[in-house]
Amino acid sequence: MTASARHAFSDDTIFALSSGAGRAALAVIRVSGPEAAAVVRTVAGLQPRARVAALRPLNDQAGQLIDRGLVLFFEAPASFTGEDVAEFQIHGGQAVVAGLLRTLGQLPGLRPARPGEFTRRALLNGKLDLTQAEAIADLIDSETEQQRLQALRQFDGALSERVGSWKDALTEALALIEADLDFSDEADVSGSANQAEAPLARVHADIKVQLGFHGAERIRDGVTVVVAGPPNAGKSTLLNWWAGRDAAIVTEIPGTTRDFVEVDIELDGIPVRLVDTAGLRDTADPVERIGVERARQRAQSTDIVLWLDPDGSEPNVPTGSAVVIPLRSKSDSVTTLSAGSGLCISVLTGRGMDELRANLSEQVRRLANPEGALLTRARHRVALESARPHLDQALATLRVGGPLEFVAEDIRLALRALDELLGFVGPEDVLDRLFASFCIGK
Ligand SMILES: Nc1nc2c(c(=O)[nH]1)N(C=O)[C@@H](CNc1ccc(C(=O)N[C@@H](CCC(=O)O)C(=O)O)cc1)CN2
Ligand SMILES: Nc1nc2c(ncn2[C@@H]2O[C@H](COP(=O)(O)OP(=O)(O)OP(=O)(O)O)[C@@H](O)[C@H]2O)c(=O)[nH]1
Ligand SMILES: [Mg+2]
Repeated sequence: MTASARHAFSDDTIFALSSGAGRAALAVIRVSGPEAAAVVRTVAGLQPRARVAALRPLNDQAGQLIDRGLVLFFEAPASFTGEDVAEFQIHGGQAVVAGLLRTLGQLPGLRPARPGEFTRRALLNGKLDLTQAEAIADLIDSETEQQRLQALRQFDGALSERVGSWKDALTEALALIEADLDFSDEADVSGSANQAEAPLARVHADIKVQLGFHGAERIRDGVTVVVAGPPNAGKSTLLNWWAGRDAAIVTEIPGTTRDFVEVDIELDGIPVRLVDTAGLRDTADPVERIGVERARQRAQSTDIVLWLDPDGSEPNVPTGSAVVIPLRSKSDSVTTLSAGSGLCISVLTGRGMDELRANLSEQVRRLANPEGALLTRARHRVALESARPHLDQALATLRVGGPLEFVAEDIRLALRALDELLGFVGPEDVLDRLFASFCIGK
């Protein structure tokens, strides 16, 4: 896998329960660090052999049997963390797990792992890069099929490889510039800098395309759909239909909903958050007025607006960059005016509901754009946004025949931003924050 610029060999040997807590048939306890082989000898009375499972009695320090379990050993560097790793696959009983964890805690040089610390060591030892570590977190958190597939793609290096190819192209461009700088006294040898423009422009364009995609973040974080419209249009009824439960209060009194009511559903493997809002109207009621104002705000900062109105009016609120799906609600009871627009639906009779589902699914899929989009987190976007001005500048300087030293420096700064994206350089607190969100044992 990827070689890391960070090299750190840990003195501590860490251990943790890596399988889920609670009643289970089996449990996996992992140990990583310099003492892992000694742990196998002490606890399992076994000279460890790499990658060979052994069924052994496991004893505490007093020689009392804890359990009979499977012991696995991975010898550094051929392990998940790159360190010596020992694993105990034991019975899942709470007291069994507690007994082994207690025993491990009493061995010299061992301490409990912090959240994500196994993966952090894998990162430190160059077994994976930061985008792959993030992908492991996403895989563990994945709830929908698209989330699982996207996390796996990133774990398999989809983003790492693309960033790697940008780094290669920039390194090539830098070499061409530097060659020109070296020979700048000898007029006949110069000129290789001209060839730097093509790889620079390619990377520049490719990064711009990736920054234009928002789909991958939407698969990870979900698509937001705001249900908006005049009071009494049937917005809360529609939300409840989608939720399959009475999430929002429904009455025949206009102005019922004030706060947001949010429901998480899934469409085609993509997480979708539906937000019911207050019916939009001018009102003297101060509480309702706050609700209306919030609804207006929310309609401006969402991916999709479902605009409900029995009369088929156009949205009378700003909807920002959202996709608006107009719907004529209550089409069973309201005599629809031919002037209006939008799909006729009725939650009561089911009219138009299949079309609505298909229509919304299509918009969600289009927004989430599962193919081609590689940036799954705001962090990736921030890193590329910080590389972009340096690429702009490098290209501009090169094109006007400006100083090559400046071009080289801008390319180096862009390369540094890409290394930060991969986690090879950059502030430790970025790692602290990421790994704090991991499970213990991962
Ligand atoms: N019992 C168990 N199951 C598990 C894990 C684990 O740590 N323990 N994993 C934990 O995440 C995942 C598997 N991940 C792993 C990743 C790398 C290596 C490993 O030994 N890598 C070596 C050798 C590679 C090879 O043989 O191809 C290396 O990278 O050098 C092991 C597990 C999922 N299942
Ligand atoms: N006939 C008919 N009545 C409906 C339909 N959908 C909702 N209603 C009724 O319309 C009334 C208002 O429904 P709500 O879902 O509370 O409307 P709302 O848009 O959330 O209203 P506010 O929260 O006040 O903005 C209720 O009496 C519903 O039972 C429908 O498809 N057909
Ligand atoms: Mg309502």
